[in-house]
Amino acid sequence: MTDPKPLFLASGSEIRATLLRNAGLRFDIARPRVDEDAIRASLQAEDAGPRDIADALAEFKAAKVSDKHPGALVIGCDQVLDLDGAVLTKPESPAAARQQLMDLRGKTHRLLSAAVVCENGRPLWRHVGTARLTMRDFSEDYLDAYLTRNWPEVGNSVGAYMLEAEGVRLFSRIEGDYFTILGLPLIELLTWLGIRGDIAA
Ligand SMILES: Nc1nc2c(ncn2[C@H]2C[C@H](O)[C@@H](COP(=O)(O)OP(=O)(O)OP(=O)(O)O)O2)c(=O)[nH]1
Repeated sequence: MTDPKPLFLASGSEIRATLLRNAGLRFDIARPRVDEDAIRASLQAEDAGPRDIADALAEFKAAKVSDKHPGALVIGCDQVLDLDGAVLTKPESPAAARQQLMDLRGKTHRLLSAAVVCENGRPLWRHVGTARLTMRDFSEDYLDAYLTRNWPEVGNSVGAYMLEAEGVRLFSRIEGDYFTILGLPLIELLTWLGIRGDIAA
């Protein structure tokens, strides 16, 4: 096997780095300087749906970092929460998280996790994983206690929950890939890297 190409994760997401590290991958982290809100707003102005928004943002982040690292493989990611067509983003305060979880309570929402791999600014691979999650009708007392115990950690998560932690208690049903929910279509990414020979398979 020829020397593997350098691998970068163009993300500031702790969970994405943890998932790749736990899978045994060696990579560097380069946070993209991308105005996600502006890009998301312009895409929504063109009636882009949640899937296209996640895919486009993931590509923006990967392309921006890969321009700076010629010859490297750069993974860009983005996750969008779709509640009946509305695109929700990471809550910026406990109050915002409380409101968001009240909006999600008793309903089914989708998480769309996009990953794009770029080399020299050009996309080589892309995947959008989708999961459907149904939240139970939890009490407001539980919700307040949940946020007291889990803020600010859950502020790093688009749905104000960490499925691998207490967030699992918010749900009555989950359909889809666990890693997609955490924020990275990991199995699809590892499969592609393995087929190419960038990682041992
Ligand atoms: N630990 C954990 N994190 C989650 C879960 N669900 C979603 N997330 C995180 C993954 C991502 O870090 C974040 C989704 O927001 P973004 O896709 O905008 O990524 P983020 O801003 O964190 O980083 P990036 O834009 O890639 O630099 O939510 C979960 O169940 N557990």
